[in-house]
Amino acid sequence: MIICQSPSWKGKLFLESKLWSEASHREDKNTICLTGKTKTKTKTQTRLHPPFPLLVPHGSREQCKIDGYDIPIKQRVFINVWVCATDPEYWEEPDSFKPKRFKKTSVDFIGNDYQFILFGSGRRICPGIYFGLRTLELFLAQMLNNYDWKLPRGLNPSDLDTIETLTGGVLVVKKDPLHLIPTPYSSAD
Ligand code: HEM
Repeated sequence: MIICQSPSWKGKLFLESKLWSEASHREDKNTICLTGKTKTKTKTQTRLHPPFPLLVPHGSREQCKIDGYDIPIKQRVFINVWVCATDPEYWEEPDSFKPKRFKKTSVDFIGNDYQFILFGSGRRICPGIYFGLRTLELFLAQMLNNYDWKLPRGLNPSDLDTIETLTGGVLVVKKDPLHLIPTPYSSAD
């Protein structure tokens, strides 16, 4: 959805997915992976819209103090991923979609940087992290490579909303479905 709100990004990602597609027809198809723009885009999108913003409930094994708060033993603890990922102490212009910010920093979502714990961290970190990421990136690349996506007639990128809702207790999805019109590229394109 954010791609539709930022049309310039649609073009850049399309070019990258084209390169990926061409490379995947060559011999090196097993080693080719999406890099650069698709990866920074995935990071940017998931920083602003984490699908599991409260992780799964964790428990305190012992009494401890965090940020001045006393956490008693055996309490259910919720960790707000979204608040960490938009904390102005760690992120410049935290609410802006700025994929380039990830070019200047080594901050990643693989569990070492607590300001960006999309997959959790520590011993309960998501074991499907690389499978999930690769699936997401390939899906995005396929969709961009094979279809031109347009908004329905009369709608402008600024009309799109980003309102989300909780479903199934832990998963956050877009509240109103996103309607886009895909036009397949012909094989000659
Ligand atoms: C982009 C896709 C995915 C996201 C954003 C995601 C995110 C998460 C998060 C936030 C947690 C909780 C970590 C915590 O509480 O510290 C989790 C746990 C888990 N995820 Fe994923 N996940 C994804 C894909 C997958 C896939 C593809 C699999 C399996 C093939 C998977 C399997 C699991 C399992 C088994 C756990 C529980 C781990 C435990 O409690 O020890 N996830 N995931």
